[in-house]
Amino acid sequence: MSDSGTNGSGRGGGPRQGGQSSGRSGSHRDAKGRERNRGPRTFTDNAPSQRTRRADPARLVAFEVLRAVASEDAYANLVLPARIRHHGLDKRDAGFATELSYGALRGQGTYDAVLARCVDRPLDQLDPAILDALRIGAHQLLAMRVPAHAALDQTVGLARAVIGAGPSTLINAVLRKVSARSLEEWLELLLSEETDETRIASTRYAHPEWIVRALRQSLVAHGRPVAEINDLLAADNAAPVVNLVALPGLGSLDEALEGGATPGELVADSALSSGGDLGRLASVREGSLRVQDVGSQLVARAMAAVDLGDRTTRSSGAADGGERWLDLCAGPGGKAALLAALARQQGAHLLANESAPHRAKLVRQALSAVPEEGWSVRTGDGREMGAEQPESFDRVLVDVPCTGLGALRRRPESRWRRTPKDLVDLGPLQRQLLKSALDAVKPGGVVAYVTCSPHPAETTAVVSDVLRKREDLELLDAGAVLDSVSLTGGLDAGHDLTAQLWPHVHQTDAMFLALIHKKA
Ligand SMILES: C[S@@+](CC[C@H](N)C(=O)[O-])C[C@H]1O[C@@H](n2cnc3c(N)ncnc32)[C@H](O)[C@@H]1O
Repeated sequence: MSDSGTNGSGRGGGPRQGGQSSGRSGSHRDAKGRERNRGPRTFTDNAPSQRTRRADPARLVAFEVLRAVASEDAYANLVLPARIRHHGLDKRDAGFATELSYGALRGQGTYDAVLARCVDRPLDQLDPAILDALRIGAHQLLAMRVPAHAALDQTVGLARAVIGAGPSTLINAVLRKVSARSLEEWLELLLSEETDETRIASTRYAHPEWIVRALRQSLVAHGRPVAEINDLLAADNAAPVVNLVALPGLGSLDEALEGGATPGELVADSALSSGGDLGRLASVREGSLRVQDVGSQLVARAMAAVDLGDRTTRSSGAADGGERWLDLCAGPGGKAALLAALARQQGAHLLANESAPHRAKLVRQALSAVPEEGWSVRTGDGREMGAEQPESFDRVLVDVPCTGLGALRRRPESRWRRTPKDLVDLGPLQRQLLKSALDAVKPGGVVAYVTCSPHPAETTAVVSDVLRKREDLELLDAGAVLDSVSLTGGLDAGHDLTAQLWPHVHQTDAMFLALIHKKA
Protein backbone atom coordinates (compact mmCIF):
# COMPACT_ATOMS: atom_id res chain seq x y z
CA MET A 1 0.00 0.00 0.00
CA SER A 2 1.29 3.41 -0.90
CA ASP A 3 0.54 6.49 1.12
CA SER A 4 1.65 8.68 -1.73
CA GLY A 5 1.36 9.04 -5.43
CA THR A 6 4.88 8.61 -6.67
CA ASN A 7 4.75 7.01 -10.05
CA GLY A 8 6.73 3.85 -10.62
CA SER A 9 8.60 2.71 -13.64
CA GLY A 10 7.05 -0.71 -13.73
CA ARG A 11 7.50 -3.58 -16.10
CA GLY A 12 4.12 -2.98 -17.65
CA GLY A 13 3.95 0.77 -18.15
CA GLY A 14 6.30 3.56 -19.06
CA PRO A 15 7.55 5.92 -16.43
CA ARG A 16 5.47 8.96 -15.56
CA GLN A 17 7.32 11.88 -14.11
CA GLY A 18 5.10 13.79 -11.73
CA GLY A 19 2.29 13.74 -14.28
CA GLN A 20 4.37 15.37 -16.99
CA SER A 21 5.36 13.78 -20.20
CA SER A 22 8.98 12.74 -20.18
CA GLY A 23 9.29 13.78 -23.81
CA ARG A 24 10.31 11.65 -26.76
CA SER A 25 14.00 11.40 -26.17
CA GLY A 26 13.44 10.65 -22.45
CA SER A 27 10.99 7.86 -23.30
CA HIS A 28 13.43 6.45 -25.79
CA ARG A 29 16.25 6.44 -23.23
CA ASP A 30 13.99 4.90 -20.62
CA ALA A 31 12.90 2.18 -23.01
CA LYS A 32 16.56 1.43 -23.70
CA GLY A 33 17.23 1.42 -19.99
CA ARG A 34 14.43 -1.05 -19.34
CA GLU A 35 15.58 -3.21 -22.21
CA ARG A 36 19.14 -3.32 -20.86
CA ASN A 37 17.73 -4.31 -17.55
CA ARG A 38 15.99 -7.52 -18.52
CA GLY A 39 17.40 -10.90 -17.60
CA PRO A 40 20.82 -11.67 -16.12
CA ARG A 41 23.27 -8.92 -16.94
CA THR A 42 26.86 -8.09 -16.37
CA PHE A 43 27.91 -4.49 -16.07
CA THR A 44 31.18 -4.24 -17.88
CA ASP A 45 33.35 -1.20 -18.34
CA ASN A 46 32.27 -1.26 -21.95
CA ALA A 47 28.61 -0.66 -21.25
CA PRO A 48 27.62 2.54 -23.06
CA SER A 49 25.91 3.90 -19.97
CA GLN A 50 29.15 3.70 -18.03
CA ARG A 51 31.27 5.18 -20.76
CA THR A 52 29.23 8.33 -20.61
CA ARG A 53 28.34 8.55 -16.92
CA ARG A 54 30.51 6.96 -14.27
CA ALA A 55 28.81 5.49 -11.22
CA ASP A 56 30.57 5.55 -7.86
CA PRO A 57 32.45 2.22 -7.99
CA ALA A 58 31.60 1.08 -4.44
CA ARG A 59 27.87 1.60 -5.02
CA LEU A 60 28.18 0.01 -8.44
CA VAL A 61 29.69 -3.08 -6.82
CA ALA A 62 26.82 -3.25 -4.32
CA PHE A 63 24.30 -2.86 -7.14
CA GLU A 64 25.97 -5.62 -9.15
CA VAL A 65 25.94 -7.93 -6.13
CA LEU A 66 22.22 -7.37 -5.54
CA ARG A 67 21.50 -7.89 -9.24
CA ALA A 68 23.50 -11.13 -9.37
CA VAL A 69 21.76 -12.42 -6.24
CA ALA A 70 18.31 -11.58 -7.62
CA SER A 71 18.70 -12.56 -11.26
CA GLU A 72 21.30 -15.34 -11.19
CA ASP A 73 20.65 -16.89 -7.78
CA ALA A 74 24.25 -16.00 -6.94
CA TYR A 75 25.70 -16.09 -3.42
CA ALA A 76 26.67 -12.61 -2.23
CA ASN A 77 29.76 -13.87 -0.39
CA LEU A 78 31.11 -15.31 -3.65
CA VAL A 79 30.11 -12.49 -6.01
CA LEU A 80 31.24 -9.63 -3.80
CA PRO A 81 35.00 -10.33 -3.67
CA ALA A 82 35.04 -10.91 -7.44
CA ARG A 83 33.29 -7.58 -8.13
CA ILE A 84 35.57 -5.75 -5.65
CA ARG A 85 38.60 -7.14 -7.49
CA HIS A 86 37.12 -6.37 -10.91
CA HIS A 87 36.58 -2.71 -10.01
CA GLY A 88 39.89 -2.46 -8.13
CA LEU A 89 38.35 -1.00 -4.98
CA ASP A 90 40.72 0.12 -2.25
CA LYS A 91 40.25 -1.09 1.35
CA ARG A 92 37.91 1.77 2.31
CA ASP A 93 35.67 1.42 -0.74
CA ALA A 94 35.67 -2.37 -0.38
CA GLY A 95 34.43 -1.96 3.20
CA PHE A 96 31.73 0.45 2.04
CA ALA A 97 30.63 -1.90 -0.78
CA THR A 98 30.52 -4.83 1.65
CA GLU A 99 28.43 -2.97 4.22
CA LEU A 100 26.12 -1.63 1.52
CA SER A 101 25.51 -4.89 -0.33
CA TYR A 102 25.25 -7.11 2.77
CA GLY A 103 23.16 -4.56 4.65
CA ALA A 104 20.77 -3.99 1.76
CA LEU A 105 20.35 -7.76 1.32
CA ARG A 106 19.85 -8.51 5.00
CA GLY A 107 17.52 -5.58 5.57
CA GLN A 108 15.47 -6.21 2.45
CA GLY A 109 12.28 -7.07 4.35
CA THR A 110 12.32 -3.84 6.34
CA TYR A 111 13.35 -1.69 3.38
CA ASP A 112 10.68 -3.18 1.16
CA ALA A 113 8.04 -2.37 3.78
CA VAL A 114 9.25 1.25 3.78
CA LEU A 115 9.52 1.42 -0.01
CA ALA A 116 6.03 0.01 -0.42
CA ARG A 117 4.77 3.16 1.33
CA CYS A 118 6.61 5.36 -1.12
CA VAL A 119 5.73 3.80 -4.47
CA ASP A 120 2.30 3.75 -6.08
CA ARG A 121 2.28 0.09 -7.06
CA PRO A 122 3.18 -3.27 -5.56
CA LEU A 123 6.96 -3.60 -5.43
CA ASP A 124 6.90 -6.80 -7.46
CA GLN A 125 5.62 -4.74 -10.39
CA LEU A 126 8.74 -2.60 -10.35
CA ASP A 127 11.60 -3.47 -12.61
CA PRO A 128 13.86 -5.65 -10.38
CA ALA A 129 16.91 -3.47 -11.09
CA ILE A 130 15.02 -0.37 -9.94
CA LEU A 131 13.97 -2.17 -6.79
CA ASP A 132 17.59 -3.14 -6.08
CA ALA A 133 18.73 0.47 -6.57
CA LEU A 134 15.98 1.59 -4.17
CA ARG A 135 17.09 -0.96 -1.56
CA ILE A 136 20.67 0.28 -1.85
CA GLY A 137 19.45 3.85 -1.40
CA ALA A 138 17.22 2.90 1.54
CA HIS A 139 20.05 1.14 3.36
CA GLN A 140 22.33 4.18 3.03
CA LEU A 141 19.58 6.53 4.18
CA LEU A 142 18.23 4.46 7.04
CA ALA A 143 21.12 2.43 8.38
CA MET A 144 24.47 3.90 7.30
CA ARG A 145 26.11 7.08 8.38
CA VAL A 146 25.99 8.43 4.83
CA PRO A 147 24.72 12.04 4.62
CA ALA A 148 21.26 12.02 3.00
CA HIS A 149 22.30 14.27 0.10
CA ALA A 150 25.22 11.97 -0.76
CA ALA A 151 23.07 8.84 -0.49
CA LEU A 152 20.48 10.40 -2.79
CA ASP A 153 22.83 11.96 -5.34
CA GLN A 154 25.08 8.94 -5.62
CA THR A 155 22.28 6.40 -5.84
CA VAL A 156 20.44 8.45 -8.44
CA GLY A 157 23.72 8.87 -10.35
CA LEU A 158 24.27 5.13 -10.22
CA ALA A 159 20.74 4.49 -11.49
CA ARG A 160 21.17 7.01 -14.30
CA ALA A 161 24.41 5.35 -15.36
CA VAL A 162 23.31 1.73 -15.28
CA ILE A 163 19.51 1.71 -15.60
CA GLY A 164 18.44 4.86 -17.40
CA ALA A 165 17.31 8.48 -16.96
CA GLY A 166 13.59 7.79 -16.44
CA PRO A 167 14.10 5.22 -13.67
CA SER A 168 16.60 7.53 -12.00
CA THR A 169 13.89 10.20 -11.75
CA LEU A 170 11.58 7.72 -10.08
CA ILE A 171 14.37 6.58 -7.77
CA ASN A 172 15.12 10.17 -6.81
CA ALA A 173 11.45 10.83 -5.95
CA VAL A 174 11.07 7.63 -3.92
CA LEU A 175 14.32 8.04 -2.00
CA ARG A 176 13.41 11.63 -1.10
CA LYS A 177 10.30 10.22 0.58
CA VAL A 178 12.34 7.54 2.32
CA SER A 179 14.74 10.20 3.59
CA ALA A 180 11.93 12.15 5.26
CA ARG A 181 11.94 9.78 8.26
CA SER A 182 14.55 7.92 10.29
CA LEU A 183 14.39 4.12 10.43
CA GLU A 184 12.83 4.27 13.89
CA GLU A 185 10.19 6.73 12.67
CA TRP A 186 9.42 4.49 9.71
CA LEU A 187 9.08 1.48 11.99
CA GLU A 188 6.74 3.40 14.27
CA LEU A 189 4.61 4.31 11.27
CA LEU A 190 4.65 0.81 9.78
CA LEU A 191 3.96 -0.97 13.06
CA SER A 192 1.66 1.51 14.79
CA GLU A 193 -1.41 -0.63 14.23
CA GLU A 194 0.26 -4.02 14.18
CA THR A 195 -0.42 -6.28 17.16
CA ASP A 196 0.95 -9.58 15.91
CA GLU A 197 4.35 -10.13 17.57
CA THR A 198 5.71 -12.24 14.75
CA ARG A 199 4.85 -9.63 12.12
CA ILE A 200 6.32 -6.88 14.29
CA ALA A 201 9.60 -8.78 14.73
CA SER A 202 9.61 -9.75 11.06
CA THR A 203 9.40 -6.11 9.89
CA ARG A 204 11.64 -4.66 12.58
CA TYR A 205 14.42 -7.24 12.21
CA ALA A 206 14.00 -8.06 8.52
CA HIS A 207 13.40 -11.81 8.83
CA PRO A 208 10.62 -13.72 7.05
CA GLU A 209 7.80 -14.52 9.46
CA TRP A 210 8.36 -18.26 9.24
CA ILE A 211 11.99 -17.81 10.32
CA VAL A 212 10.95 -15.66 13.29
CA ARG A 213 8.62 -18.49 14.36
CA ALA A 214 11.29 -21.14 13.62
CA LEU A 215 13.92 -19.35 15.70
CA ARG A 216 11.51 -18.86 18.60
CA GLN A 217 10.79 -22.58 18.49
CA SER A 218 14.54 -23.24 18.38
CA LEU A 219 15.24 -21.17 21.49
CA VAL A 220 12.59 -23.07 23.41
CA ALA A 221 13.79 -26.44 22.12
CA HIS A 222 17.29 -25.74 23.42
CA GLY A 223 16.21 -24.43 26.80
CA ARG A 224 16.66 -20.70 26.27
CA PRO A 225 14.11 -18.02 27.15
CA VAL A 226 11.89 -17.17 24.20
CA ALA A 227 12.30 -13.50 25.20
CA GLU A 228 15.78 -13.70 23.65
CA ILE A 229 14.27 -13.77 20.17
CA ASN A 230 14.81 -10.08 19.46
CA ASP A 231 18.46 -10.30 20.54
CA LEU A 232 18.90 -13.31 18.27
CA LEU A 233 17.27 -11.57 15.30
CA ALA A 234 19.37 -8.45 15.92
CA ALA A 235 22.54 -10.57 16.08
CA ASP A 236 21.67 -12.00 12.65
CA ASN A 237 21.75 -8.46 11.29
CA ALA A 238 25.17 -7.53 12.67
CA ALA A 239 28.18 -7.92 10.42
CA PRO A 240 29.81 -11.16 11.60
CA VAL A 241 33.27 -10.99 13.07
CA VAL A 242 36.01 -12.79 11.15
CA ASN A 243 37.65 -15.44 13.33
CA LEU A 244 40.93 -17.08 12.53
CA VAL A 245 42.36 -20.42 13.59
CA ALA A 246 46.02 -21.37 13.55
CA LEU A 247 46.10 -25.11 12.82
CA PRO A 248 47.35 -26.65 16.08
CA GLY A 249 50.96 -27.77 15.84
CA LEU A 250 51.30 -26.35 12.32
CA GLY A 251 50.28 -22.71 12.26
CA SER A 252 50.91 -19.60 14.30
CA LEU A 253 48.82 -16.56 15.16
CA ASP A 254 51.90 -14.31 15.38
CA GLU A 255 51.64 -12.76 11.92
CA ALA A 256 47.94 -12.01 12.40
CA LEU A 257 48.47 -10.58 15.89
CA GLU A 258 51.29 -8.37 14.63
CA GLY A 259 48.88 -7.13 11.96
CA GLY A 260 46.34 -6.05 14.57
CA ALA A 261 44.25 -9.18 15.20
CA THR A 262 43.25 -9.83 18.81
CA PRO A 263 43.62 -13.20 20.56
CA GLY A 264 40.39 -15.22 20.68
CA GLU A 265 38.82 -15.50 24.10
CA LEU A 266 36.74 -18.64 23.68
CA VAL A 267 39.03 -21.16 22.06
CA ALA A 268 42.76 -21.86 21.81
CA ASP A 269 44.75 -20.97 18.67
CA SER A 270 42.07 -18.49 17.56
CA ALA A 271 42.06 -14.76 16.91
CA LEU A 272 39.68 -12.05 15.87
CA SER A 273 40.79 -10.59 12.55
CA SER A 274 41.32 -6.84 12.30
CA GLY A 275 39.86 -6.93 8.78
CA GLY A 276 41.40 -6.14 5.43
CA ASP A 277 42.68 -8.54 2.82
CA LEU A 278 43.78 -11.67 4.68
CA GLY A 279 45.60 -12.86 1.58
CA ARG A 280 48.39 -10.45 2.58
CA LEU A 281 49.34 -12.88 5.38
CA ALA A 282 51.78 -15.61 4.31
CA SER A 283 50.31 -17.99 6.90
CA VAL A 284 46.86 -17.58 5.33
CA ARG A 285 48.24 -18.13 1.85
CA GLU A 286 50.00 -21.34 2.92
CA GLY A 287 46.86 -22.55 4.73
CA SER A 288 48.15 -22.92 8.29
CA LEU A 289 46.09 -19.89 9.38
CA ARG A 290 42.47 -20.16 8.33
CA VAL A 291 39.23 -18.23 8.60
CA GLN A 292 36.80 -20.23 10.72
CA ASP A 293 33.86 -19.35 12.93
CA VAL A 294 34.58 -20.02 16.61
CA GLY A 295 31.48 -22.23 16.83
CA SER A 296 32.92 -24.50 14.13
CA GLN A 297 36.25 -24.58 15.94
CA LEU A 298 34.56 -25.55 19.20
CA VAL A 299 32.49 -28.42 17.78
CA ALA A 300 35.45 -29.86 15.86
CA ARG A 301 37.61 -29.69 18.97
CA ALA A 302 34.82 -31.27 21.03
CA MET A 303 34.74 -34.31 18.74
CA ALA A 304 38.51 -34.67 19.06
CA ALA A 305 38.46 -34.21 22.84
CA VAL A 306 35.92 -36.84 23.88
CA ASP A 307 37.68 -39.18 26.23
CA LEU A 308 37.25 -42.65 24.71
CA GLY A 309 39.59 -44.21 27.27
CA ASP A 310 40.40 -47.60 25.80
CA ARG A 311 36.79 -48.21 24.95
CA THR A 312 37.21 -48.64 21.19
CA THR A 313 38.24 -51.90 19.63
CA ARG A 314 41.55 -51.07 18.01
CA SER A 315 41.77 -54.18 15.82
CA SER A 316 40.66 -52.32 12.69
CA GLY A 317 42.55 -49.13 13.55
CA ALA A 318 45.28 -47.34 11.65
CA ALA A 319 48.37 -49.34 10.77
CA ASP A 320 50.39 -47.72 13.55
CA GLY A 321 47.68 -48.39 16.12
CA GLY A 322 46.45 -44.79 16.21
CA GLU A 323 42.81 -43.85 15.95
CA ARG A 324 40.91 -43.55 12.66
CA TRP A 325 38.75 -40.46 12.28
CA LEU A 326 36.10 -39.75 9.64
CA ASP A 327 34.60 -36.45 8.51
CA LEU A 328 31.57 -37.73 6.60
CA CYS A 329 30.41 -34.45 5.00
CA ALA A 330 33.66 -32.56 4.74
CA GLY A 331 33.23 -29.95 1.97
CA PRO A 332 34.55 -27.31 1.75
CA GLY A 333 36.91 -28.57 4.44
CA GLY A 334 36.95 -26.02 7.27
CA LYS A 335 36.42 -28.49 10.09
CA ALA A 336 38.39 -31.19 8.25
CA ALA A 337 41.51 -28.97 8.26
CA LEU A 338 41.28 -28.39 12.01
CA LEU A 339 40.49 -32.07 12.61
CA ALA A 340 43.44 -33.21 10.47
CA ALA A 341 45.79 -31.00 12.51
CA LEU A 342 44.35 -32.32 15.78
CA ALA A 343 44.50 -35.90 14.46
CA ARG A 344 48.16 -35.41 13.63
CA GLN A 345 48.84 -34.27 17.20
CA GLN A 346 46.98 -37.29 18.59
CA GLY A 347 48.58 -39.83 16.23
CA ALA A 348 45.31 -40.43 14.38
CA HIS A 349 44.41 -40.53 10.67
CA LEU A 350 41.55 -38.54 9.14
CA LEU A 351 39.45 -39.64 6.19
CA ALA A 352 37.52 -36.68 4.79
CA ASN A 353 34.53 -37.69 2.67
CA GLU A 354 32.52 -35.39 0.42
CA SER A 355 29.92 -36.29 -2.20
CA ALA A 356 30.33 -33.28 -4.53
CA PRO A 357 33.55 -33.61 -6.58
CA HIS A 358 34.19 -29.85 -6.77
CA ARG A 359 33.80 -29.59 -3.00
CA ALA A 360 36.06 -32.61 -2.47
CA LYS A 361 38.68 -30.61 -4.37
CA LEU A 362 38.19 -27.75 -1.92
CA VAL A 363 38.68 -30.21 0.94
CA ARG A 364 42.04 -31.27 -0.52
CA GLN A 365 43.06 -27.62 -0.78
CA ALA A 366 41.94 -26.98 2.80
CA LEU A 367 44.02 -29.92 4.01
CA SER A 368 47.11 -29.00 2.05
CA ALA A 369 48.88 -27.40 5.02
CA VAL A 370 48.70 -30.69 6.97
CA PRO A 371 51.29 -33.38 6.09
CA GLU A 372 49.65 -35.79 3.68
CA GLU A 373 50.35 -39.02 5.53
CA GLY A 374 47.82 -37.97 8.19
CA TRP A 375 44.77 -37.66 5.96
CA SER A 376 43.03 -38.80 2.81
CA VAL A 377 40.02 -37.55 0.87
CA ARG A 378 37.24 -39.72 -0.54
CA THR A 379 34.65 -38.50 -3.02
CA GLY A 380 31.46 -40.43 -2.43
CA ASP A 381 28.02 -40.64 -0.91
CA GLY A 382 28.34 -40.54 2.85
CA ARG A 383 25.15 -42.58 3.16
CA GLU A 384 27.05 -45.60 1.87
CA MET A 385 29.99 -45.27 4.22
CA GLY A 386 28.39 -47.20 7.07
CA ALA A 387 27.78 -50.22 4.85
CA GLU A 388 31.12 -49.95 3.05
CA GLN A 389 33.29 -49.51 6.14
CA PRO A 390 31.25 -50.67 9.13
CA GLU A 391 32.68 -50.22 12.62
CA SER A 392 35.89 -48.75 11.24
CA PHE A 393 36.33 -45.33 12.86
CA ASP A 394 36.96 -44.20 16.41
CA ARG A 395 35.53 -40.74 15.86
CA VAL A 396 33.13 -39.55 13.19
CA LEU A 397 32.02 -36.00 12.48
CA VAL A 398 28.77 -35.74 10.54
CA ASP A 399 28.22 -32.07 9.74
CA VAL A 400 25.07 -32.53 7.70
CA PRO A 401 23.66 -30.31 4.95
CA CYS A 402 21.10 -28.09 6.68
CA THR A 403 19.07 -24.92 6.23
CA GLY A 404 21.85 -22.78 7.68
CA LEU A 405 19.36 -20.95 9.89
CA GLY A 406 22.19 -20.57 12.39
CA ALA A 407 24.45 -18.71 9.97
CA LEU A 408 22.09 -16.09 8.57
CA ARG A 409 24.44 -13.23 9.45
CA ARG A 410 27.08 -14.73 7.14
CA ARG A 411 24.79 -15.37 4.17
CA PRO A 412 22.81 -12.18 3.83
CA GLU A 413 20.45 -13.38 1.11
CA SER A 414 19.73 -16.84 2.47
CA ARG A 415 16.88 -15.84 4.80
CA TRP A 416 14.89 -14.70 1.74
CA ARG A 417 15.68 -17.84 -0.24
CA ARG A 418 15.06 -20.54 2.30
CA THR A 419 11.53 -21.91 2.74
CA PRO A 420 9.93 -24.13 5.39
CA LYS A 421 9.95 -26.87 2.77
CA ASP A 422 13.76 -27.01 3.02
CA LEU A 423 13.39 -28.22 6.60
CA VAL A 424 11.15 -31.04 5.46
CA ASP A 425 13.26 -31.92 2.42
CA LEU A 426 16.55 -32.14 4.32
CA GLY A 427 15.24 -34.37 7.11
CA PRO A 428 15.58 -37.76 5.38
CA LEU A 429 19.15 -37.02 4.19
CA GLN A 430 20.19 -35.85 7.66
CA ARG A 431 18.83 -39.05 9.22
CA GLN A 432 20.45 -41.29 6.61
CA LEU A 433 23.82 -39.60 7.06
CA LEU A 434 23.63 -39.89 10.84
CA LYS A 435 22.68 -43.59 10.60
CA SER A 436 25.58 -44.20 8.24
CA ALA A 437 27.96 -42.41 10.62
CA LEU A 438 26.70 -44.55 13.49
CA ASP A 439 27.27 -47.70 11.45
CA ALA A 440 30.77 -46.55 10.50
CA VAL A 441 31.85 -45.87 14.07
CA LYS A 442 33.44 -48.64 16.14
CA PRO A 443 31.82 -49.88 19.32
CA GLY A 444 33.18 -47.59 22.01
CA GLY A 445 33.64 -44.73 19.53
CA VAL A 446 31.85 -41.41 19.19
CA VAL A 447 29.82 -39.67 16.50
CA ALA A 448 29.53 -35.88 16.58
CA TYR A 449 26.30 -34.82 14.86
CA VAL A 450 26.60 -31.15 13.89
CA THR A 451 24.41 -28.60 12.12
CA CYS A 452 24.72 -24.86 11.57
CA SER A 453 21.03 -24.61 12.32
CA PRO A 454 19.36 -24.57 15.73
CA HIS A 455 16.00 -25.75 14.37
CA PRO A 456 14.71 -28.77 16.31
CA ALA A 457 13.63 -30.46 13.05
CA GLU A 458 17.31 -30.64 12.05
CA THR A 459 18.83 -31.07 15.49
CA THR A 460 17.13 -32.76 18.43
CA ALA A 461 14.41 -34.45 16.34
CA VAL A 462 16.96 -36.11 14.05
CA VAL A 463 19.07 -37.30 16.97
CA SER A 464 16.17 -38.63 19.02
CA ASP A 465 14.55 -40.34 16.00
CA VAL A 466 17.74 -42.19 15.19
CA LEU A 467 18.61 -43.03 18.79
CA ARG A 468 15.11 -44.28 19.56
CA LYS A 469 15.62 -47.23 17.23
CA ARG A 470 18.99 -48.32 18.63
CA GLU A 471 19.90 -49.58 22.06
CA ASP A 472 23.64 -49.56 21.48
CA LEU A 473 23.81 -45.75 21.55
CA GLU A 474 23.87 -43.13 24.29
CA LEU A 475 24.24 -39.37 24.36
CA LEU A 476 27.33 -37.93 26.02
CA ASP A 477 27.11 -34.55 27.72
CA ALA A 478 27.96 -32.30 24.76
CA GLY A 479 27.69 -29.11 26.82
CA ALA A 480 30.31 -30.38 29.27
CA VAL A 481 32.67 -31.41 26.46
CA LEU A 482 32.27 -27.99 24.80
CA ASP A 483 33.11 -26.35 28.12
CA SER A 484 36.19 -28.54 28.40
CA VAL A 485 37.56 -27.36 25.03
CA SER A 486 36.76 -23.68 25.54
CA LEU A 487 39.23 -21.36 27.25
CA THR A 488 36.59 -19.98 29.59
CA GLY A 489 34.28 -22.92 30.35
CA GLY A 490 30.78 -22.02 31.48
CA LEU A 491 29.45 -21.61 27.94
CA ASP A 492 25.97 -22.51 29.11
CA ALA A 493 25.37 -24.23 25.77
CA GLY A 494 24.17 -27.59 27.08
CA HIS A 495 20.57 -28.74 27.32
CA ASP A 496 19.32 -32.32 27.71
CA LEU A 497 22.84 -33.61 26.89
CA THR A 498 23.00 -31.85 23.50
CA ALA A 499 24.55 -28.39 23.03
CA GLN A 500 23.55 -25.31 21.09
CA LEU A 501 25.70 -22.23 20.49
CA TRP A 502 24.08 -18.88 19.65
CA PRO A 503 25.13 -15.67 17.84
CA HIS A 504 23.52 -13.45 20.50
CA VAL A 505 25.09 -15.35 23.41
CA HIS A 506 28.41 -16.71 22.18
CA GLN A 507 28.99 -14.48 19.12
CA THR A 508 29.33 -17.66 17.08
CA ASP A 509 27.15 -19.22 14.40
CA ALA A 510 24.28 -21.18 15.95
CA MET A 511 26.05 -24.55 15.80
CA PHE A 512 24.33 -27.60 17.26
CA LEU A 513 26.31 -30.52 18.66
CA ALA A 514 25.23 -33.97 19.81
CA LEU A 515 27.92 -36.46 20.87
CA ILE A 516 26.67 -40.03 20.45
CA HIS A 517 28.62 -42.84 22.03
CA LYS A 518 28.32 -46.34 20.62
CA LYS A 519 28.44 -48.67 23.57
CA ALA A 520 31.37 -51.06 23.54
C1 LIG B 1 27.38 -28.35 6.17
S1 LIG B 1 28.38 -28.76 4.86
C2 LIG B 1 29.82 -29.36 5.68
C3 LIG B 1 30.75 -28.24 6.09
C4 LIG B 1 32.14 -28.75 6.45
N1 LIG B 1 32.08 -29.71 7.53
C5 LIG B 1 33.10 -27.64 6.82
O1 LIG B 1 33.30 -27.39 8.02
O2 LIG B 1 33.66 -27.03 5.91
C6 LIG B 1 27.68 -30.25 4.28
C7 LIG B 1 28.44 -30.90 3.15
O3 LIG B 1 27.83 -32.17 2.92
C8 LIG B 1 27.91 -32.46 1.56
N2 LIG B 1 26.95 -33.55 1.26
C9 LIG B 1 25.67 -33.46 0.86
N3 LIG B 1 25.15 -34.68 0.70
C10 LIG B 1 26.13 -35.57 1.01
C11 LIG B 1 26.20 -36.97 1.02
N4 LIG B 1 25.16 -37.73 0.69
N5 LIG B 1 27.37 -37.52 1.38
C12 LIG B 1 28.43 -36.78 1.73
N6 LIG B 1 28.42 -35.43 1.72
C13 LIG B 1 27.27 -34.84 1.37
C14 LIG B 1 27.62 -31.14 0.90
O4 LIG B 1 28.10 -31.12 -0.43
C15 LIG B 1 28.38 -30.19 1.82
O5 LIG B 1 29.66 -29.98 1.33
